[in-house]
Amino acid sequence: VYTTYLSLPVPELATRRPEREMKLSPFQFSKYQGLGNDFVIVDHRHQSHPALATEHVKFVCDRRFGVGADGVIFLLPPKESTNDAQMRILNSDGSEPEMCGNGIRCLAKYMRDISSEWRSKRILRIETPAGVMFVEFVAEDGIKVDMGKPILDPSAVPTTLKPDAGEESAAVDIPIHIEDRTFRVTCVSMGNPHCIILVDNLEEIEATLDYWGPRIEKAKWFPKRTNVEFVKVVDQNQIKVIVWERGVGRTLACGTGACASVVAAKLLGGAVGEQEVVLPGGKLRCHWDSDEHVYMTGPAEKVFEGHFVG
Ligand SMILES: C[C@](N)(CCC[C@H](N)C(=O)O)C(=O)O
Repeated sequence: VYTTYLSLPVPELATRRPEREMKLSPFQFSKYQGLGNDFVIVDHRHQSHPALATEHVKFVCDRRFGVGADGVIFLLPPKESTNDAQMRILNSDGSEPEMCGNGIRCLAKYMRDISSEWRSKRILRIETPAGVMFVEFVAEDGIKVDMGKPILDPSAVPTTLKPDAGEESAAVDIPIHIEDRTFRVTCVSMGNPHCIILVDNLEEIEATLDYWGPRIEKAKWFPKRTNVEFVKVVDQNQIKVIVWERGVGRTLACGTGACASVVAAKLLGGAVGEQEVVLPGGKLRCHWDSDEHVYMTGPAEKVFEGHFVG
């Protein structure tokens, strides 16, 4: 994994201070990461909604002028008292996704780190815009998330791409043309949209991810933009994935993207049973089970605590 990471081009770092109008009030935060997909976590248990504006999120996530992160996660009180908490997440560009996989593992780990009540529970019920997610602590470094059922209806992903005649209910292996390239895409939502592209030459694509990633993310077929995953099927139980995330850019891992990639690999016939998903930042285990739910298991780690001075 480390060698792979070193082969990635250094991400574009800020060349100028991000603009912001409103003064940002100081706040405490904790920094967590899941396979190098990293988040600033803010405890808003006593507030009803995130208290950071879009421009503030960009500033906090900036890796030179701010804390540096792929996103900001807010711990909010649950709407239903039977649930433990509510999660809201903002991408580093300030946009709000419907769901996140590495992020919810990080939030669950944070919840157990700060509360003995939550530490005493084996399963946490966390509300997200994509529904209530069940997060189970299966081992010290293993957090298992029931990510729910994948959404394949193109209009719900959403995508304007139409299913092929033979596949009436999902956009599977559809050719799209961008500039001089044709990509065969499969569109899957895990609450957030993913465009999955199976390739043989992941190394070549990795070198051009910063070019094709944003062009696919913002392509006309994706009304809410899309996350982009290039996937190589290694064998029937392992896939390799590189990610261009909607609203973030190149990341070292994406949990929802790993789950969507497993669904696409199975629809295209290459994957059987539980999959080891190898990402630049590490490995996840994902299983599209017979109950139609996708289960993802992986780590989450605390990095540091801090006080943002604003
Ligand atoms: C947190 C995440 N990386 C996804 C974040 C959200 C993603 N950028 C999107 O806009 O859907 C994950 O699913 O692991």
